[in-house]
Amino acid sequence: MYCITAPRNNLTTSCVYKPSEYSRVLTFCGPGNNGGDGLVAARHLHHFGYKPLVCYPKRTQKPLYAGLVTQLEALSIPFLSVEDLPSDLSNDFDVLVDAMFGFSFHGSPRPPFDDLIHRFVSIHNHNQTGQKRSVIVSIDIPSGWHVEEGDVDGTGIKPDMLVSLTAPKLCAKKFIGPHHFLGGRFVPPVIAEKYNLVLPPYPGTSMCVRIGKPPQIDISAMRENYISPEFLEEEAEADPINQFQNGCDALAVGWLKEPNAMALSTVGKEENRKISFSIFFTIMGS
Ligand SMILES: NC(=O)C1=CN([C@@H]2O[C@H](COP(=O)(O)OP(=O)(O)OC[C@H]3O[C@@H](n4cnc5c(N)ncnc54)[C@H](O)[C@@H]3O)[C@@H](O)[C@H]2O)[C@@H](O)CC1
Repeated sequence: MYCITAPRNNLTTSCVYKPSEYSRVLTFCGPGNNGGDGLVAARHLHHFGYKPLVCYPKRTQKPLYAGLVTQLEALSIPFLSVEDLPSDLSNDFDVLVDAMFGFSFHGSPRPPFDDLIHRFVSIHNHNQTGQKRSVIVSIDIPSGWHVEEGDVDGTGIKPDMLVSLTAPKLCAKKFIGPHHFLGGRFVPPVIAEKYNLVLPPYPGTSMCVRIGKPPQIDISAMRENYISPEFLEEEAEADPINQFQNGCDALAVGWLKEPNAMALSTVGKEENRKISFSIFFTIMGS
Protein backbone atom coordinates (compact mmCIF):
# COMPACT_ATOMS: atom_id res chain seq x y z
CA MET A 1 0.00 0.00 0.00
CA TYR A 2 2.83 2.33 0.91
CA CYS A 3 4.56 1.42 -2.28
CA ILE A 4 1.47 2.46 -4.25
CA THR A 5 1.15 5.53 -2.09
CA ALA A 6 4.74 6.62 -2.25
CA PRO A 7 5.13 6.93 -6.01
CA ARG A 8 1.96 8.97 -5.86
CA ASN A 9 3.69 11.40 -3.53
CA ASN A 10 6.94 11.37 -5.41
CA LEU A 11 5.56 11.82 -8.89
CA THR A 12 3.97 15.03 -7.67
CA THR A 13 7.14 16.24 -5.98
CA SER A 14 9.28 15.59 -9.03
CA CYS A 15 6.63 17.22 -11.27
CA VAL A 16 7.04 20.50 -9.42
CA TYR A 17 10.27 20.39 -7.40
CA LYS A 18 12.87 18.93 -9.73
CA PRO A 19 15.90 17.14 -8.22
CA SER A 20 18.24 19.51 -10.08
CA GLU A 21 17.00 22.40 -7.93
CA TYR A 22 15.45 20.70 -4.88
CA SER A 23 17.72 17.72 -4.21
CA ARG A 24 18.06 17.95 -0.40
CA VAL A 25 14.91 16.45 1.10
CA LEU A 26 14.20 15.80 4.78
CA THR A 27 11.18 13.60 5.47
CA PHE A 28 9.60 13.75 8.93
CA CYS A 29 7.81 10.47 9.63
CA GLY A 30 5.18 9.98 12.31
CA PRO A 31 4.29 6.79 14.22
CA GLY A 32 1.39 5.68 12.03
CA ASN A 33 0.59 4.92 8.40
CA ASN A 34 1.20 8.50 7.37
CA GLY A 35 4.73 8.03 8.66
CA GLY A 36 4.88 4.81 6.68
CA ASP A 37 4.05 6.79 3.57
CA GLY A 38 6.96 9.05 4.39
CA LEU A 39 9.39 6.13 4.76
CA VAL A 40 8.47 4.81 1.34
CA ALA A 41 8.44 8.27 -0.21
CA ALA A 42 12.05 8.76 0.97
CA ARG A 43 13.05 5.51 -0.73
CA HIS A 44 11.45 6.47 -4.02
CA LEU A 45 12.89 9.97 -3.86
CA HIS A 46 16.34 8.38 -3.54
CA HIS A 47 15.72 6.34 -6.70
CA PHE A 48 14.43 9.48 -8.44
CA GLY A 49 17.78 11.17 -7.86
CA TYR A 50 17.07 13.22 -4.71
CA LYS A 51 19.26 13.15 -1.58
CA PRO A 52 16.71 12.22 1.11
CA LEU A 53 17.24 12.07 4.85
CA VAL A 54 14.64 10.86 7.36
CA CYS A 55 13.67 12.00 10.86
CA TYR A 56 11.64 9.16 12.44
CA PRO A 57 11.50 9.83 16.16
CA LYS A 58 8.78 7.38 17.23
CA ARG A 59 9.56 4.13 15.49
CA THR A 60 7.07 1.29 15.64
CA GLN A 61 8.34 -2.30 15.72
CA LYS A 62 5.54 -3.63 13.49
CA PRO A 63 7.17 -5.75 10.76
CA LEU A 64 5.85 -3.57 7.95
CA TYR A 65 7.54 -0.46 9.31
CA ALA A 66 10.72 -2.31 10.36
CA GLY A 67 10.92 -3.58 6.79
CA LEU A 68 10.57 -0.07 5.41
CA VAL A 69 13.40 1.13 7.66
CA THR A 70 15.60 -1.78 6.56
CA GLN A 71 15.08 -0.81 2.93
CA LEU A 72 16.19 2.76 3.67
CA GLU A 73 19.24 1.56 5.60
CA ALA A 74 20.13 -0.72 2.69
CA LEU A 75 20.29 2.41 0.52
CA SER A 76 22.38 4.24 3.16
CA ILE A 77 19.68 6.88 3.50
CA PRO A 78 20.64 8.74 6.69
CA PHE A 79 18.31 8.99 9.67
CA LEU A 80 18.49 12.20 11.69
CA SER A 81 17.46 12.28 15.35
CA VAL A 82 15.44 15.27 16.56
CA GLU A 83 18.48 16.36 18.58
CA ASP A 84 20.65 16.35 15.45
CA LEU A 85 18.33 18.52 13.39
CA PRO A 86 20.00 21.75 12.19
CA SER A 87 18.69 24.89 13.89
CA ASP A 88 17.69 26.41 10.54
CA LEU A 89 16.18 23.70 8.35
CA SER A 90 16.03 26.01 5.32
CA ASN A 91 19.81 26.29 5.24
CA ASP A 92 20.22 22.54 4.88
CA PHE A 93 17.12 21.34 3.05
CA ASP A 94 15.27 22.33 -0.10
CA VAL A 95 12.16 20.25 0.61
CA LEU A 96 10.62 19.23 3.95
CA VAL A 97 8.17 16.34 3.63
CA ASP A 98 5.52 16.35 6.35
CA ALA A 99 4.59 12.71 6.91
CA MET A 100 3.97 12.96 10.65
CA PHE A 101 0.20 12.61 10.87
CA GLY A 102 -2.70 11.90 8.61
CA PHE A 103 -6.37 11.43 9.39
CA SER A 104 -5.91 9.78 12.81
CA PHE A 105 -4.37 12.79 14.49
CA HIS A 106 -6.30 14.01 17.55
CA GLY A 107 -5.86 16.68 20.19
CA SER A 108 -2.62 18.63 20.66
CA PRO A 109 0.62 17.20 19.31
CA ARG A 110 2.59 15.28 21.93
CA PRO A 111 6.38 15.64 22.11
CA PRO A 112 8.50 15.60 20.08
CA PHE A 113 5.91 16.33 17.38
CA ASP A 114 4.83 19.54 19.07
CA ASP A 115 8.26 21.02 18.46
CA LEU A 116 8.59 19.49 14.99
CA ILE A 117 5.27 20.97 13.89
CA HIS A 118 6.38 24.30 15.32
CA ARG A 119 9.57 24.01 13.23
CA PHE A 120 7.46 23.64 10.11
CA VAL A 121 5.32 26.62 11.04
CA SER A 122 8.38 28.80 11.62
CA ILE A 123 9.65 28.06 8.09
CA HIS A 124 7.26 30.73 6.82
CA ASN A 125 8.71 33.32 9.21
CA HIS A 126 12.08 32.47 7.64
CA ASN A 127 10.54 33.44 4.32
CA GLN A 128 9.79 36.88 5.67
CA THR A 129 13.54 37.54 6.01
CA GLY A 130 13.75 37.29 2.22
CA GLN A 131 16.08 34.28 2.35
CA LYS A 132 15.24 31.18 0.31
CA ARG A 133 13.23 28.81 2.46
CA SER A 134 12.49 25.11 2.24
CA VAL A 135 9.25 24.17 0.53
CA ILE A 136 6.83 22.04 2.52
CA VAL A 137 5.06 18.99 1.06
CA SER A 138 2.35 17.46 3.26
CA ILE A 139 1.16 13.91 2.69
CA ASP A 140 -2.62 13.50 2.81
CA ILE A 141 -3.23 16.07 5.56
CA PRO A 142 -0.96 18.85 6.89
CA SER A 143 0.11 17.44 10.26
CA GLY A 144 -1.85 18.90 13.14
CA TRP A 145 -4.83 19.88 10.99
CA HIS A 146 -8.28 18.57 11.85
CA VAL A 147 -9.26 16.05 9.17
CA GLU A 148 -12.46 17.99 8.37
CA GLU A 149 -12.06 21.50 9.79
CA GLY A 150 -8.42 21.95 8.79
CA ASP A 151 -6.12 24.46 10.52
CA VAL A 152 -8.73 25.44 13.10
CA ASP A 153 -6.85 28.28 14.84
CA GLY A 154 -4.75 29.30 11.86
CA THR A 155 -1.45 28.53 13.59
CA GLY A 156 -0.78 25.26 11.78
CA ILE A 157 1.54 24.13 9.01
CA LYS A 158 0.96 25.93 5.72
CA PRO A 159 2.35 23.57 3.07
CA ASP A 160 3.29 24.60 -0.46
CA MET A 161 2.11 21.25 -1.74
CA LEU A 162 -0.59 18.91 -0.48
CA VAL A 163 -0.67 15.35 -1.80
CA SER A 164 -4.14 14.02 -1.04
CA LEU A 165 -4.35 10.22 -1.06
CA THR A 166 -7.20 8.26 -2.64
CA ALA A 167 -9.60 11.18 -2.17
CA PRO A 168 -9.04 14.68 -0.78
CA LYS A 169 -10.15 14.88 2.88
CA LEU A 170 -12.60 17.65 3.82
CA CYS A 171 -9.81 19.75 5.34
CA ALA A 172 -8.25 20.02 1.85
CA LYS A 173 -10.84 22.74 1.19
CA LYS A 174 -8.81 24.93 3.55
CA PHE A 175 -5.54 24.31 1.67
CA ILE A 176 -4.40 27.54 -0.01
CA GLY A 177 -0.94 26.53 -1.25
CA PRO A 178 -0.07 26.54 -4.96
CA HIS A 179 0.15 22.79 -5.57
CA HIS A 180 -2.60 20.32 -4.73
CA PHE A 181 -2.29 16.84 -6.18
CA LEU A 182 -4.29 13.67 -5.76
CA GLY A 183 -2.60 10.26 -5.77
CA GLY A 184 -4.24 6.85 -5.75
CA ARG A 185 -5.65 5.85 -9.08
CA PHE A 186 -7.39 2.78 -7.77
CA VAL A 187 -10.76 3.73 -6.37
CA PRO A 188 -13.31 1.15 -7.60
CA PRO A 189 -16.40 2.81 -9.15
CA VAL A 190 -18.63 1.05 -6.61
CA ILE A 191 -16.72 2.77 -3.75
CA ALA A 192 -16.74 6.13 -5.52
CA GLU A 193 -20.51 5.77 -5.99
CA LYS A 194 -21.12 4.55 -2.42
CA TYR A 195 -19.30 7.53 -0.90
CA ASN A 196 -20.35 9.95 -3.60
CA LEU A 197 -16.74 10.66 -4.54
CA VAL A 198 -16.36 12.90 -7.58
CA LEU A 199 -12.69 12.32 -8.43
CA PRO A 200 -10.81 14.03 -11.27
CA PRO A 201 -9.68 11.88 -14.21
CA TYR A 202 -6.02 10.88 -14.18
CA PRO A 203 -4.05 11.94 -17.26
CA GLY A 204 -2.58 9.17 -19.44
CA THR A 205 -0.92 6.55 -17.26
CA SER A 206 -0.10 9.00 -14.46
CA MET A 207 -0.56 7.89 -10.84
CA CYS A 208 -1.32 11.46 -9.77
CA VAL A 209 -3.41 14.36 -10.97
CA ARG A 210 -3.21 18.06 -10.18
CA ILE A 211 -6.29 19.50 -8.50
CA GLY A 212 -7.02 23.06 -9.58
CA LYS A 213 -4.98 25.18 -11.94
CA PRO A 214 -1.18 25.47 -11.74
CA PRO A 215 -0.01 28.84 -10.42
CA GLN A 216 0.29 31.48 -13.16
CA ILE A 217 3.94 32.21 -13.96
CA ASP A 218 4.75 35.88 -14.29
CA ILE A 219 6.71 35.77 -17.57
CA SER A 220 7.97 39.31 -17.03
CA ALA A 221 9.49 38.20 -13.70
CA MET A 222 11.41 35.51 -15.61
CA ARG A 223 13.04 38.10 -17.87
CA GLU A 224 16.69 38.57 -17.17
CA ASN A 225 18.97 41.03 -18.86
CA TYR A 226 21.96 39.21 -20.16
CA ILE A 227 24.94 41.47 -20.63
CA SER A 228 27.30 39.60 -22.87
CA PRO A 229 30.95 40.71 -23.05
CA GLU A 230 31.60 43.50 -25.59
CA PHE A 231 31.71 42.43 -29.21
CA LEU A 232 34.25 44.20 -31.44
CA GLU A 233 33.93 44.55 -35.21
CA GLU A 234 37.17 42.71 -35.77
CA GLU A 235 35.68 39.72 -33.93
CA ALA A 236 32.71 39.51 -36.32
CA GLU A 237 32.56 36.62 -38.74
CA ALA A 238 32.73 37.66 -42.42
CA ASP A 239 29.67 35.54 -43.10
CA PRO A 240 26.70 36.77 -40.99
CA ILE A 241 25.23 33.27 -41.01
CA ASN A 242 28.38 31.97 -39.28
CA GLN A 243 27.99 34.79 -36.78
CA PHE A 244 24.40 33.72 -36.20
CA GLN A 245 25.54 30.12 -35.75
CA ASN A 246 28.06 31.27 -33.12
CA GLY A 247 25.21 32.97 -31.28
CA CYS A 248 23.10 29.83 -31.39
CA ASP A 249 26.03 27.74 -30.16
CA ALA A 250 26.52 30.14 -27.23
CA LEU A 251 22.84 29.75 -26.33
CA ALA A 252 23.03 25.98 -26.66
CA VAL A 253 25.74 25.71 -23.96
CA GLY A 254 23.09 26.83 -21.59
CA TRP A 255 24.28 30.16 -20.36
CA LEU A 256 20.84 31.48 -21.19
CA LYS A 257 17.96 29.90 -19.25
CA GLU A 258 15.04 28.84 -21.43
CA PRO A 259 15.96 30.74 -24.65
CA ASN A 260 12.78 31.21 -26.62
CA ALA A 261 13.39 34.03 -29.12
CA MET A 262 16.27 35.85 -30.78
CA ALA A 263 16.50 39.14 -32.68
CA LEU A 264 19.23 39.35 -35.34
CA SER A 265 19.96 42.95 -36.47
CA THR A 266 22.55 44.46 -38.77
CA VAL A 267 23.78 48.02 -39.10
CA GLY A 268 25.25 49.83 -42.10
CA LYS A 269 28.78 51.31 -42.24
CA GLU A 270 27.58 54.89 -41.89
CA GLU A 271 26.86 55.48 -38.27
CA ASN A 272 23.95 57.83 -39.15
CA ARG A 273 22.35 55.35 -41.53
CA LYS A 274 21.62 52.42 -39.40
CA ILE A 275 20.07 49.69 -41.44
CA SER A 276 18.70 47.34 -39.04
CA PHE A 277 16.28 44.58 -39.47
CA SER A 278 15.43 42.02 -36.92
CA ILE A 279 14.65 38.42 -37.44
CA PHE A 280 12.83 36.85 -34.55
CA PHE A 281 13.45 33.20 -34.08
CA THR A 282 11.57 31.06 -31.69
CA ILE A 283 14.17 28.74 -30.34
CA MET A 284 12.41 25.57 -29.31
CA GLY A 285 13.21 24.58 -25.74
CA SER A 286 16.54 22.77 -25.55
N1 LIG B 1 -7.12 5.62 2.21
C1 LIG B 1 -6.24 6.51 2.52
O1 LIG B 1 -6.52 7.70 2.64
C2 LIG B 1 -4.85 6.04 2.73
C3 LIG B 1 -4.18 6.47 3.86
N2 LIG B 1 -2.90 6.23 4.06
C4 LIG B 1 -2.19 6.96 5.10
O2 LIG B 1 -2.53 6.54 6.40
C5 LIG B 1 -2.85 7.70 7.18
C6 LIG B 1 -3.68 7.32 8.35
O3 LIG B 1 -2.84 6.42 9.08
P1 LIG B 1 -3.09 6.15 10.64
O4 LIG B 1 -4.55 5.81 10.82
O5 LIG B 1 -2.06 5.22 11.09
O6 LIG B 1 -2.93 7.55 11.38
P2 LIG B 1 -1.79 8.62 11.37
O7 LIG B 1 -0.71 8.20 10.47
O8 LIG B 1 -2.50 9.90 11.16
O9 LIG B 1 -1.18 8.64 12.86
C7 LIG B 1 -1.64 7.82 13.86
C8 LIG B 1 -0.56 7.79 14.93
O10 LIG B 1 -0.38 9.10 15.46
C9 LIG B 1 -0.51 9.08 16.88
N3 LIG B 1 -1.15 10.33 17.30
C10 LIG B 1 -2.44 10.70 17.08
N4 LIG B 1 -2.66 11.93 17.62
C11 LIG B 1 -1.48 12.33 18.17
C12 LIG B 1 -1.05 13.50 18.86
N5 LIG B 1 -1.92 14.49 19.13
N6 LIG B 1 0.23 13.59 19.28
C13 LIG B 1 1.10 12.58 19.03
N7 LIG B 1 0.77 11.42 18.39
C14 LIG B 1 -0.51 11.32 17.95
C15 LIG B 1 -1.35 7.86 17.15
O11 LIG B 1 -1.07 7.36 18.43
C16 LIG B 1 -0.92 6.89 16.06
O12 LIG B 1 0.25 6.22 16.45
C17 LIG B 1 -3.50 8.58 6.15
O13 LIG B 1 -3.55 9.92 6.56
C18 LIG B 1 -2.58 8.39 4.95
O14 LIG B 1 -1.47 9.21 5.02
C19 LIG B 1 -2.12 5.50 3.07
O15 LIG B 1 -1.13 4.80 3.71
C20 LIG B 1 -2.96 4.58 2.26
C21 LIG B 1 -4.21 5.17 1.72
